[in-house]
Amino acid sequence: GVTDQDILADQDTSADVVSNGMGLRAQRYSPLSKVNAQTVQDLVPVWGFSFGGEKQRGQESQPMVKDGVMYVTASYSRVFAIDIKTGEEKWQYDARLPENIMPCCDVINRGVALYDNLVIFGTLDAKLVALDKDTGKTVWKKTVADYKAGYSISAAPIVVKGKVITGVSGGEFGIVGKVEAYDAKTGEVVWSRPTVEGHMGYLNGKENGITGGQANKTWTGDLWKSGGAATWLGGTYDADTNLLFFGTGNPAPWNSHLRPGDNLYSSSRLAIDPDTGEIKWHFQSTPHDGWDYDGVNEVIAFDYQENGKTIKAAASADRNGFFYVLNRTNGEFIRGFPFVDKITWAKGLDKKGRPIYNEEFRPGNPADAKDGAKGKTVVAAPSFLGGKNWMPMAYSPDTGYFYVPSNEWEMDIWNEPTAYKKGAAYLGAGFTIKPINEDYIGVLRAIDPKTGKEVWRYKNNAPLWGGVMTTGGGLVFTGNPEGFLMAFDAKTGEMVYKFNTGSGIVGSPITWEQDGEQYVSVVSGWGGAVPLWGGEVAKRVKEINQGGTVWTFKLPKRHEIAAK
Ligand SMILES: O=C(O)c1cc(C(=O)O)c2c(n1)C(=O)C(=O)c1cc(C(=O)O)[nH]c1-2
Ligand SMILES: [Ca+2]
Repeated sequence: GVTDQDILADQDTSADVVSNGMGLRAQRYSPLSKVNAQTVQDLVPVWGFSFGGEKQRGQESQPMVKDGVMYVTASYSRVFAIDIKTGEEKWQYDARLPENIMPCCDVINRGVALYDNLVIFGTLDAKLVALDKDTGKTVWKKTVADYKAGYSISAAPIVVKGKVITGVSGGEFGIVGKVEAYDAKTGEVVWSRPTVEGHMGYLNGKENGITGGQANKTWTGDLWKSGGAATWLGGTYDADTNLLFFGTGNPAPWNSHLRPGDNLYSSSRLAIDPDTGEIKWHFQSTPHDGWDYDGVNEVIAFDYQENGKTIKAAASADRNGFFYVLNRTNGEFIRGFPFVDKITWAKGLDKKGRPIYNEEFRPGNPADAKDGAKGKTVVAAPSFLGGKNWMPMAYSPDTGYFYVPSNEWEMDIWNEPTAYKKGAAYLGAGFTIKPINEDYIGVLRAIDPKTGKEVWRYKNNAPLWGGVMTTGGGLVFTGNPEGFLMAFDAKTGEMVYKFNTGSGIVGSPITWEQDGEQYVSVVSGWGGAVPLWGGEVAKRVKEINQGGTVWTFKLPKRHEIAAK
């Protein structure tokens, strides 16, 4: 079984992959180097595994590997266990979802957590399920939130010191975001930390007296009761500071004129004590968000040297188009810079990292319109699908660069009146996303977090929507909606490998070593938010075929022989 020690060591070991992010800091870096710029051209698939049936869409999972078995989730809250050597199925689990689930952005799941003999994941009806790793049978199952109120779970949980830590989705339905810890062995809830100011936290079954701020201080009227701030991308953990880092999504509703104030803790980064659920610091990237710039983006701990000192930093590339470097011990802003070519809604960031708004790019107040029905439409960039959305970036300690999957697009956006109703969409906004350039939307960028400089870029026709991984072999891997698993030289950005998987890639690649051979896996199966919400962009990618396949690659044996 998987131990706490295995999970903490995951970032430095390469025999297995036992955490989402390939290490709890989620650097998505592997020291493995047998696959490198010289050998990668020979990388060949050893097996493909189909998720089968009609559920061929939206495969955003990162597989996990332990003792020769892969554990991977598929769309519609399914889990598969697969033999690494042969690609044969060991078991599968299907959560059999109710009819009326309400995921905002496709029927996706981003992966499992492993602990002891358990395979743990969150479902689209907002449950946590722990399965026996050998049989796939349910060991425990807990309701995290009420799916009828619009809650769901799309993120992979993480396990920290024996606790399963999960977030929730539902910001488009006026839920109240939260982070929760469950005892991994029993499924009992340990603590609960709501992410909207004013809501009470719980520890060991009792109110812990911590409201995470005063109700209504940064909200108006009763809006804090349905304030969103979903923790829908899950979190990361830094053992060095003993902090969980969670991003929070958009405040609800999108129409910002209904909720004057900063609306804490929406569109923020939170540092949370893993033992109690207490918020240790927060950094709000988009106060009073009016564009659905959910600030859920992953927070990646990394160290760098400056003037002979080690800086304990954390980086995050936000939906809003800015890249942030924070002091991870206290949340202080170190620096921030745009990582996309076009940002209209803000002129820049002030000394504390707060945006300097361009108010003319905030959608107009419907109350100012003659009929009170539709406020002034603005063209804002980036679009609400973000300079970067959920797809995780990677950090290489070898180059010191972040590899950021990003997109260049803008949107028409306008506001409308709306009122909260349980289980109904709660936006008060309409929109159309549009490409900015004729020939590309996606841009994979190598970014130097010390200078803000873009070192290289790769332009992709369709929006990039898959995770990134980097390796000690000096490579950067990612996939595109056109179906290719691609590898780039981490220093120069030269594309050194591509292989078409037959459907769009919106999953996150992994690599590991077994019996002296380096393997690479990625899930293929187009979906997620782009085809559903993408407006003009969705039209551009409408020919892409659906799918649901895990591909696993390695170098042919003759490489071993040649090396000897
Ligand atoms: O506010 C939320 O609760 C929430 C949840 C999710 C989700 O769970 O996937 C997405 C979003 N928002 C969102 O705004 C968004 O653009 C988005 C894209 C995707 C995706 O997987 O392609 N999910 C989500
Ligand atoms: Ca959202």
